[in-house]
Amino acid sequence: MRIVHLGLGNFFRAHQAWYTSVAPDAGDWPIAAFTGRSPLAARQLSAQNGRYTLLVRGPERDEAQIIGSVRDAYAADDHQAWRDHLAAPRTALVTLTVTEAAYLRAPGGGLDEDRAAADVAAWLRGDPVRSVPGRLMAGLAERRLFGGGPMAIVSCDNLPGNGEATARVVLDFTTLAEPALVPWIRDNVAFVTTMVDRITPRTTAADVQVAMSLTGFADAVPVVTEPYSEWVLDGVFPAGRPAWEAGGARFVSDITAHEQRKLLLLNGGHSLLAYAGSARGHTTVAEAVADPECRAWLEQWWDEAARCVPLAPGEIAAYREALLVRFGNARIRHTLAQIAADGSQKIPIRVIPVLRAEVAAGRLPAGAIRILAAWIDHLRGIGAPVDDAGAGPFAERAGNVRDVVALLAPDLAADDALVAAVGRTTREGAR
Ligand SMILES: NC(=O)c1ccc[n+]([C@@H]2O[C@H](COP(=O)([O-])OP(=O)(O)OC[C@H]3O[C@@H](n4cnc5c(N)ncnc54)[C@H](O)[C@@H]3O)[C@@H](O)[C@H]2O)c1
Ligand SMILES: O=P(O)(O)OC[C@@H](O)[C@@H](O)[C@H](O)[C@H](O)CO
Repeated sequence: MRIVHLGLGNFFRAHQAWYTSVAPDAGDWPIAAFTGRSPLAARQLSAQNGRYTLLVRGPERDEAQIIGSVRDAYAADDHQAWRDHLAAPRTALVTLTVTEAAYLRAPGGGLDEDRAAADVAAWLRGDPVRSVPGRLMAGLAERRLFGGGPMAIVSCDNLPGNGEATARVVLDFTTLAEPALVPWIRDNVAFVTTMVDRITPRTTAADVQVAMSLTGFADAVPVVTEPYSEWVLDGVFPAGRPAWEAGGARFVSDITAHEQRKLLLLNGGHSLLAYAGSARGHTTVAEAVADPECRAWLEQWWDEAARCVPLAPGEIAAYREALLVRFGNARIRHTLAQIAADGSQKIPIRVIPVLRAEVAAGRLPAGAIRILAAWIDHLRGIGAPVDDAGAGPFAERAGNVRDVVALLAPDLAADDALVAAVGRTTREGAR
């Protein structure tokens, strides 16, 4: 295989595997994909020889494509296959879609050593490692041992500076577990930063029927996605890459503006709807954005977030307009509960930077305050259920707004006007 993927979920199959499938040199770039945790997706995909249906769902109709770029699918606990693929000189790159939480990042951005401790201990005992930083290190150790040569690691998760973030946690983990490997990683592994964008919800039973009716192929695990797709990459590929440009991928030398545009406007907007929209009884993004109150909150947030995006006003306006169409696509059933997951990992990167910038400019930003207040309400049991392994410390303090702010952004906790505004915006404060 030339590409190894970790995190065999729906997004990978709608995005990176699709870009590879439409590249003119696709045949030279077969993919071996590993699940992140449960073996189910690997079993289901292997039963179909890796082939699956991509249902591209527009506002009026679905278009079905059969994707064949995934050659082999493996369960997360197939450690031998993982090491073998990483060690093989033919393997040129590893892509990742493992969710924000899987990077085990501490609030400052480095590895959270407490959360990584069990995995470091496992490695030192000679047992298999299970965390994402641990698995990447184990694979790279094997590659060094067998002379596999330089390669690229390409994060496709919604984290700012996801390449640097991956490098940091892998190197931190390696420093604790296998320090002699650190120089080899520095010299041989290129960490590529990417901005990825394609709204891809969970598949429903009805989607399985639609796929079958359009293709005649009894696919147990089709993927639904929207027509819009973007991939912007910044970094080098020492062992080559597919011609992803054919699908519209762009290679740039400064990705910051693209990342900020997408993370703050799209993902920040999603978080607003996930917490504030679910609290108003909505289930999907399309339902929430059709509610005039949610829509007004969204515009308010976008006005504030846009001030942190270093792009021309016309470009931002066009992206906002396109987002309204994308969010409003009622045929895409993107649930607010799915987006609400792991808020403890998302609020600090999607909302706090805007809040901080606005406060520094002497403003009390009502949109950012609304997201934070709605997230606190969510931790108090309002709206979408909490599905977040990192929520514990925040949930314990959810009764006191200042304590939550102190945990998220200690520099903002002494701002009485801000804390009072968040408090007033929570459901209890509004009574
Ligand atoms: N779905 C989208 O619209 C979309 C768009 C852009 C980016 N993304 C990124 O892709 C990620 C995955 O989205 P998806 O729709 O494929 O979700 P999914 O639930 O279909 O797949 C998630 C994958 O991540 C793995 N995973 C989850 N937690 C893990 C952990 N702690 N350690 C190791 N692996 C873990 C799972 O095993 C699975 O393979 C998102 O969190 C986001 O960062 C998603
Ligand atoms: O787990 P998340 O929040 O990073 O992703 C959930 C959605 O916000 C996300 O999947 C968007 O649909 C996506 O980022 C669009 O490109």
